[in-house]
Amino acid sequence: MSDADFRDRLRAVDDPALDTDIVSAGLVTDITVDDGTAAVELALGAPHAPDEAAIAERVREVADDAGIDVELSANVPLFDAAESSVLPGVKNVIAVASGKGGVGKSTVAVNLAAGLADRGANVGLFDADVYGPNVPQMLGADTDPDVTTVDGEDRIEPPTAHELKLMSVGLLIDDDDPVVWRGPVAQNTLTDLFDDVSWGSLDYLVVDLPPGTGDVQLTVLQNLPVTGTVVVTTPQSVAVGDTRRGVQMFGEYQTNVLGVVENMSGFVCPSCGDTHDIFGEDGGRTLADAVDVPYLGSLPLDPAIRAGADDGEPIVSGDGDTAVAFQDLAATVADKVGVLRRHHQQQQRDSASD
Ligand SMILES: Nc1ncnc2c1ncn2[C@@H]1O[C@H](COP(=O)(O)OP(=O)(O)OP(=O)(O)O)[C@@H](O)[C@H]1O
Repeated sequence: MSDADFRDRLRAVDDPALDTDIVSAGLVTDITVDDGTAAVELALGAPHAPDEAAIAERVREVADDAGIDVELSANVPLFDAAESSVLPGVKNVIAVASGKGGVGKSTVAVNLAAGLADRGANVGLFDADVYGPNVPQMLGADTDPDVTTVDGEDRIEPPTAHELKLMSVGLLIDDDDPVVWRGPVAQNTLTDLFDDVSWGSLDYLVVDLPPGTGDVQLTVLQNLPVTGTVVVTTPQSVAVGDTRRGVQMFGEYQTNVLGVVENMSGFVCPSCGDTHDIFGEDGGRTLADAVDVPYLGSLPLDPAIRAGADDGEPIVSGDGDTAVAFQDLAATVADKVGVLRRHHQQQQRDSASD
């Protein structure tokens, strides 16, 4: 079978999100059929995302039907050339943000990162919440990072906790030190940390931003190649109002918003079994609709989440409905990252053929 014949057969593989097949979308970037084996390179951006795993599986089925073996490889369609020069080994940077404090942003960041790692991805977690770096505690991590010297430059080796490479100013300061850095110091500290950590090769780097829309958040958006942002809100209307401002800020900095997740939705009462909407109903969905970004789902108000955080055990890695809600979030976020990357590839392809 010729390369062109096999490429034609791959038109039977639909992209679940792009409303077309993978060949028409420009996702088959290289194909060589030789001696009963097809080497196929696909423009896929989100390792271990359900949709992209399904695409790869369909390609294997088509090869099987054609009676040939297939070797698949993936290359990430980059948004721009600059993306590969900052954090070159990191495929995707996902920022987790909230318009106001205390809505569960760090909880979402930790469980999103652990959920992606549980799916098999290589994941790093960067706690950029310089004013309240509580991520290490949520993962039970208190190992000081090692510093190695490479070509005369100090490199910080991030410790590993729950299969995640972790970095936080919380690992670099004493527990009793109040973090009282003013804006410029906080920004410089962060910028230095970005540059000095050796993340190695990662599928996803999850960044826990400080709450709100201040200078530190802007520093991250301006200095890191953020693939997209997950915005956390509670159903309460004031949180929704603050979040709307956050979403607007990302728009101004041309940062993609992957979607809004609603945390602390209905409380399932352990004694009566009823669900109580303590913070109101449907705030997250209303917000997502109002600012025209995807709704990523809701996470229940469950005391086990706080207990897991206190014990350094992310709830996503356990069993039960709440764990499944976080597992679903990780899968949905990975799929949204994949859609952004593949959609970009499709646009490149369309503009090249104009
Ligand atoms: N869905 C939930 N159910 C129960 N407890 C939760 C839930 N989400 C978060 N919490 C608890 O609420 C507290 C605040 O959560 P977290 O630190 O994640 O919020 P945050 O938005 O990151 O806060 P900050 O503004 O301080 O950065 C923690 O004790 C956490 O365990």
